[in-house]
Amino acid sequence: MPDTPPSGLDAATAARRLREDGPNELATSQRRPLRALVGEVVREPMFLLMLGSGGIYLAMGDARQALILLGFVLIIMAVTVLQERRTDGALAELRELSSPRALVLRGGVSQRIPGREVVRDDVLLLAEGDRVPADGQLLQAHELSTDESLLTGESEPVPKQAPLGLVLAGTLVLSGQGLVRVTAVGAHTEMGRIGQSLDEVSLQPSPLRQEMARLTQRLVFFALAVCALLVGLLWALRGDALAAVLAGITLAMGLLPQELPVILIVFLALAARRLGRQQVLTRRLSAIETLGQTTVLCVDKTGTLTRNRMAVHTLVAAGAEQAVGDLAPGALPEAFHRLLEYAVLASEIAPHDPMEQALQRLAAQQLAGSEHLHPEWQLAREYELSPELMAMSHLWRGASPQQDVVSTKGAPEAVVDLCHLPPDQAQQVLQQAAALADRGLRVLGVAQARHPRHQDWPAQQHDFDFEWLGLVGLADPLRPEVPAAMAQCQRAGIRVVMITGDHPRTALAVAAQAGIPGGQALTGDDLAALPPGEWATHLASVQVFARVKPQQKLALVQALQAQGEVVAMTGDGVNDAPALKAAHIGIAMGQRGTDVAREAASLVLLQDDFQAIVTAIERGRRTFANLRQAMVYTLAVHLPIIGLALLPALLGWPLVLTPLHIAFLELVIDPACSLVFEAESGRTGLMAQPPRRRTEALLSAHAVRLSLLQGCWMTGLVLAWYGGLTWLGWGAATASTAGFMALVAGNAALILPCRSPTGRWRDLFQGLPRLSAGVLLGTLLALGLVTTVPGLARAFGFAPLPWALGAGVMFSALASLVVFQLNKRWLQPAT
Ligand SMILES: Nc1ncnc2c1ncn2[C@@H]1O[C@H](COP(=O)(O)OP(=O)(O)OP(=O)(O)O)[C@@H](O)[C@H]1O
Ligand SMILES: [Cu+]
Repeated sequence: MPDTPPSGLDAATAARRLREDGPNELATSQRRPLRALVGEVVREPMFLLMLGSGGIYLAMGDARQALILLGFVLIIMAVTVLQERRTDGALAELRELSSPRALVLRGGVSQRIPGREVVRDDVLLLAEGDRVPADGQLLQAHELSTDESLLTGESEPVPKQAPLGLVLAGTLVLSGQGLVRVTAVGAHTEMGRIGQSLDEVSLQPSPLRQEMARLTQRLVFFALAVCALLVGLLWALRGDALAAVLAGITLAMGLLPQELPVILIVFLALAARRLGRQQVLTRRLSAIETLGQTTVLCVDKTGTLTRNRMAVHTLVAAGAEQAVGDLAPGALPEAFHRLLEYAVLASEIAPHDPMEQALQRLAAQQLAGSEHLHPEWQLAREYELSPELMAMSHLWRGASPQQDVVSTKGAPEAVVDLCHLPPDQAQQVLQQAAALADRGLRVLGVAQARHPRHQDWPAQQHDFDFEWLGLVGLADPLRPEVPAAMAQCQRAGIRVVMITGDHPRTALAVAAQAGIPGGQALTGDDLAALPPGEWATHLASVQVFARVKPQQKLALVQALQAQGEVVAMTGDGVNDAPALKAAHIGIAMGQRGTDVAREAASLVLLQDDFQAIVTAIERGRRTFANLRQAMVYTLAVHLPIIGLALLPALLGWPLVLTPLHIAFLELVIDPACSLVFEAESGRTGLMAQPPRRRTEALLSAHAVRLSLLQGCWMTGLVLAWYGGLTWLGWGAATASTAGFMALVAGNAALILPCRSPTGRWRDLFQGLPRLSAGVLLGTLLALGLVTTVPGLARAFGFAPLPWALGAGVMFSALASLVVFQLNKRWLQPAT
């Protein structure tokens, strides 16, 4: 950008504006207000059932039962609302983090701030891939074009010129750069006026949610049918309609699977929050499910495996090579001056590209005070880099009145092509380039040309008469965490594939440093030449794809997906967005990535740390594993409730469970118990296994069998106490007290064996989260209260148990632990 830029607002003015005008955001609160939350909770069938049974109690003249039930309703509502607030809070936090940021000039310094802190008259720096944070007027523009489809529906790029050009909040910068003075923020922008907003965290249906929805639906039908049967049966057998309906409601409360969807969403939201603490932002909750299935991780090279901190390493001119790493300032031999001079001339004046910055740094160090720097020249024409011709040229005015100077740099093969070198010379140059690339250097070719001032500029770079100058090799250090993370991927059965626009030899050298099994690299041209049918064989064996054009990335991702792979892919540029969107899991780099890439991705790495990807995959596997344990638990504890509600009715025994008991079990104890699994740190071996298959259901056949087995044992135990004591003539109240105690204590005991799928005894207690220990003790305490505090006990219909009997019941329930664990051992899947 030619002119000296303005310096922007000073910090104090900006802070005052922010206070006075308010933040730059649209007033669409994404958080549901408390009232709406309560409203939703109250409309749930479970609460309607409870209110209905409260009404029946009142009709039967039992005000105490009705009141206690009401108390439960309130407690449960509070717990549910709190839980939902927590989920909402986690999601809101994510949205906050994922909202766009802005690069502003404040007091002459450019700094990145949250988009919501942009104020009127701020000076914004826009670059390719940015989401424009506010409306503004262009001060400078450089090849700038934007996508305004969000506002206008037209997806054609709109070219923008300074001065007077306007850019609008919410639009995307497709190319070029610009300097903008902000004219309107927040609700005053065009976008604010038409009430648009960018939906940040999406909750689209995912396979797990669908599986859960199907399961829930089936269980609801089943529950309703069984309940209707029970009501009919009891009415016919005993003739008491109210009691029959009450028993039906009780059973419905015990059967309705209302906690299943809640468990899923809470697990995912909390996993997203945990990932957030590890600097991984989740933009789509469903990504967390898919993460654990990842089989192929496609990574780009620069910035993901390497640090994108370029430094010129070697110069090659006229066949001679010069390492520049340790040169004293001004010590660069004369023979390389022109090469460096033209490399800088082929760069932007104030470059963003780390390669060009490195070239400028070296030039400032080596060429200062020489005749090779030309701050006074005018940049008259630019030819941009394109996937078809990976070279960029600048045409400069100022050297002489007759001629303009043209300078180009780009991929060596592209520049060789521009120079029309004779074959043997081209051969030699490309060999030199390959030798540099073998050391992991990124290699550029540099050339120069003259152009008569009074001739028209040619339309394409090929029409200049270029003269070859030499090669520049740039080093970009590997990220330190990469080799260890690669090793982890390998152990976890995840194939890592590098897809880069760089030279194949550079790509292979960097792959070797990173620990990606190299072998052979396939180039974009190779791919284009392959008949489509042959992609498959290569895709399965090649780990390094080089000189890949942006649109080929999408094709590669789709081809891998077609082979049944679950593909995670990293990216940062505008060009990467389609592939990021198409991949099962798109991962954008938060620091370096463009807004476009971040919006297309489902995960954003807030610190561009490669290890974080592996961490996220592990979190995905763990969440799935924990979710499965929670489901095994939840299904198991439903069985004894069903048994206890149905069998006495069928056998003509007095009914044991009332809505009050169910409320206590279903809505207080069991959900708390199933949520403790979320806090499990998971088995240590999770990352030493291959990824789980895509078809693997949350409730595998094995999980269902185990669940049923545990549930049957508990049902047997509970019915044994209840039936046995009844048979021995202990009286209904005593029998049902014993049965209920066995049930609750059994539920508590089942937590421990459900913590892990292994049958090892030490896994029962090892690493028990504090939360789980608390819930366990809390459950037993609550059981103690309802069985001993007289008022409560009476409402529950409990009679005080003789000491020895109570101890016997508790012991039998808690000792079921051993049975549960043995069940796991002999049901162990054959792996
Ligand atoms: N500023 C530039 N000037 C000249 N040539 C460039 C420039 N940037 C890139 N190139 C050339 O284009 C090639 C492809 O670059 P590009 O940035 O598209 O690769 P990429 O796909 O981003 O690579 P990576 O996977 O390493 O990030 C480079 O190897 C280089 O030869
Ligand atoms: Cu010189």
